[in-house]
Amino acid sequence: MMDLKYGASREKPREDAAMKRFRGHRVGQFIHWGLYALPAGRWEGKDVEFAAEFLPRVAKIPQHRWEALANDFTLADFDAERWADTAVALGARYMTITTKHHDGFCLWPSAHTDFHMGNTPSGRDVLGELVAAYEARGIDVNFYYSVLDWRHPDWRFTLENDADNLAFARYLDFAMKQLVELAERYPSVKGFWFDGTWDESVKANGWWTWEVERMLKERIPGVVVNSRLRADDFGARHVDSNGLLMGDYESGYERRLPEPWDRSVAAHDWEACMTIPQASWGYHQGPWAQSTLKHPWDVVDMIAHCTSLGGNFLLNFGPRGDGSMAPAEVEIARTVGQWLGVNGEAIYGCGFAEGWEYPGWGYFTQDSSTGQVFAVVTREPASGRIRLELPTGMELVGLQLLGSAGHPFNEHPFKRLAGSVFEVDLGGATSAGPLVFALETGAITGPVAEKE
Ligand SMILES: C[C@@H]1N[C@@H](C(=O)NCc2ccccc2)[C@H](O)[C@@H]1O
Repeated sequence: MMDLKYGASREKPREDAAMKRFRGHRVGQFIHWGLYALPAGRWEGKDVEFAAEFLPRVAKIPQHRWEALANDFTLADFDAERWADTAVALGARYMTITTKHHDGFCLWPSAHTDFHMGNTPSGRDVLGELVAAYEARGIDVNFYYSVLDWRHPDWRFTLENDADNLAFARYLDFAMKQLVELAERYPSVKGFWFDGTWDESVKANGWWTWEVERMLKERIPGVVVNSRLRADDFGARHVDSNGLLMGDYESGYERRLPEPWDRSVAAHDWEACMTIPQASWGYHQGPWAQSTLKHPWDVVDMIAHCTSLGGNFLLNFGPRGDGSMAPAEVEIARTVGQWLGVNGEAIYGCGFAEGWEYPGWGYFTQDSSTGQVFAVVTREPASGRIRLELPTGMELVGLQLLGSAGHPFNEHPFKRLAGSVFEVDLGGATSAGPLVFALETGAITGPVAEKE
């Protein structure tokens, strides 16, 4: 092992109450909202088919014209209570909000820049209103913060000379001051989600990323910090040069999940974040985005996929420029939330089912407290039957279709094929969306008859 000053702070996952709470949440609501929601992917009458929050870069918009959008950011239809209600509808247990994205605009009245909510028509403290509304509903709030800042004069992508180093040192000082400000203004925040840390300039300053994590954990005991913040002494990101995960959970899964399903991912905490349209985090009004919204059952599959490997799933919402939630995204939230209302016991507080192989037709999850195993069937085979292969030496005693207490389906819906392999006929099972079964298992105690 190399002696690292700025490497991982621990070898094993955290087991304190705050981390266990984050781990048990499993489902979060990501929100990307800022000036980019106003043009919403369209500039000078033309749709720019790229992530809406990247518009100023992709459309090469002059800085003064982008800054002028702040005058139109009236929050006419912004209501933190309604946003929080969509999180409740989704069944989200936490929410992560973009405090400052790559364009540098701050959703709070920062003392360290002039590019913030205080210099907009309403002057409202969006972060303060959101923290109050979400926490009133028992939903934890995390802050997304982009280290990358296209607007700040001292930002550098690379460090070519002493002047660059001096400027970037000023930038890191500015960003540290903003992070202290966020921790002081909103001390109930439960986590920080860092982004925009892939450039050479940040990788060459692993010490700063280590200092940020240390500062936040000193000021907010229990706070959870994602791996994406971190670089070590040698510029290694997420995982240090000794192969140890930095931060508290791995956050490299952006618009992707572990494919193929790989049990090694379950060795540490992790989270995948996902857009509802194909590839825009900020609201994009064009058909390029609006024609690619995910189906609720695809979202359910992703939630179960993450849970089965011990990860959280953070589904992104991009509110519109006036502050209203996009109706199509609210509808998806409601449908997913209704499914979680019936089947959430297979997700919340659940994780990797040790000893159970990937079944192909969905996922096994296991309640981390009770040990209860669930089968989440997200890809029903054409045969209408699923093979349940239990860990060797175990047998299936019974199964209960969630949400169907007393459903006749539970009387004798399965048969043994051999040893610990059973077949379940799904014919009689009905449910809105993917089926979930709670499995009752036991040890095989004597000789078993071969295929009946
Ligand atoms: C969580 C996401 N991370 C930011 C990001 O820059 N991702 C890399 C990216 C690079 C190119 C196009 C879209 C996204 C996106 O804007 C979201 O905030």
